[in-house]
Amino acid sequence: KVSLVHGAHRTGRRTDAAMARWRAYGLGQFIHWGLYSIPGGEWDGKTYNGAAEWIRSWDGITKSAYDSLIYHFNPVKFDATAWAAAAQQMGAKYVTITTKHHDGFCLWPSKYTSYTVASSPYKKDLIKPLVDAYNKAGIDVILYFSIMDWSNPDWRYDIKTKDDSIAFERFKKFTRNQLLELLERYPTTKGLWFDGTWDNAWVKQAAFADELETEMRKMRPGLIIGSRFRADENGKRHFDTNGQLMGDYEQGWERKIPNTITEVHGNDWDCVMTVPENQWGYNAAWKGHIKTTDELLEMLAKCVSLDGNFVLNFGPKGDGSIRKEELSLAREIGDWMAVNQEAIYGCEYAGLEPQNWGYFTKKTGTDKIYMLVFNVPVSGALRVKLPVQTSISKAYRLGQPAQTFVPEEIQASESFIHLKTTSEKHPFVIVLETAKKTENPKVKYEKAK
Ligand SMILES: Cc1ccc([C@@H]2N[C@@H](C)[C@@H](O)[C@H]2O)cc1
Repeated sequence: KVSLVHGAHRTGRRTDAAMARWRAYGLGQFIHWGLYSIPGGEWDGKTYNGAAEWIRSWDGITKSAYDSLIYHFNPVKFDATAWAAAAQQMGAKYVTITTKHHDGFCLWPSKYTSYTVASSPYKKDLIKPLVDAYNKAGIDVILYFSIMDWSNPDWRYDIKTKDDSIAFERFKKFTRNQLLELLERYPTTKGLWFDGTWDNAWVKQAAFADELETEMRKMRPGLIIGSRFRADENGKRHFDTNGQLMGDYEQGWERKIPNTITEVHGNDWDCVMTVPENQWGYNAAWKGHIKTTDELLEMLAKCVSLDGNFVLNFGPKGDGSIRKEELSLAREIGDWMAVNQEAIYGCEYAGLEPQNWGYFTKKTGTDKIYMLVFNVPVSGALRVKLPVQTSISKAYRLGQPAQTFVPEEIQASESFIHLKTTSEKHPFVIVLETAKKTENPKVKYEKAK
């Protein structure tokens, strides 16, 4: 272990109530919305092949043409209540919303730059109505904030000259001002999801970022900040020089999911996921593999089975409407969650040997196990290996408690649950109520002669 001043300030998971609430979410919604939503990955009849929210970096559009999009941003179809209702029906327990993406356009009327919604035809704050509508729907809000800001002339990718460092000192002040402004304006928000923190200029700001994180946490007790915000004094990101997680949860699982519990190192984490292969902002083309509802449900189940939250991204259009494909995915996920949410909310890694038919989750603080079945074996027999001295007292279909199962015990702590049919067309859940086997009082071992 090397001594660090700006490494992780906590080892192990946070044990406070605010983090326990975050840990129990299971399912979240990500929203990427901004000027990039207007072109939607297309410009002058050409298609940008990168992620739509990165179109400003494409040589197919001039920087001034992109920046002038601010004068066309007028989301007249924006309806925060409708967005929140769709998220609530989907079963999202939190939403992460872009307040400012890499292009620097602010969805709130920031005092520290004119590159905000206040300078657009729309004029009004978009974040407050979103926070209010989502909170009213019982959904917590986390604010996405990109440190990298292409609109700010003081932004630097690296600090090479004296001028760079003078400019970047201004940029650091601007960044702190905006973050404190967000915390002041939106006091019910639960956390900050940082992005755009990989370039050298910011990575070199270990002391500044550490102090800023401490200041924000003091300003908002319980505030949740992930591992992507700051580097330690050796430039180590996500995990400090001693391998300790920076921040409150691991933010490394972007468009990917761990396969084993060892990969999560006992940390909290979230997986943020796109519906197309790699598009966060609205993408008109909507080409390539578009994930299906069952595919997304399996990702959700896998994340929760490995102690993570699954955060599904939506990219509203520039006019404030949500595309029909995303609305129908939300609806179908919500229909499944309406029946099976008990296996997702407040659940965690069950500590059982994974099986090919799907995923185990366990209700936190109980011995209630859920079998989330995605791959029905042709045998119809679902193998379950429980810890020794644990028995199954009840087994039934979640949502249809009359559909019970009598496990066939194959050997100690190993059973088959035999399905009644192998022709299920959609994922389903079986609940296992388990109990520790008590010592059988009758069987007393003979004292050694
Ligand atoms: C290489 C790369 C940089 C930034 C990203 C941003 N992180 C996601 C959460 C989106 O905001 C994407 O633009 C993705 C890939």
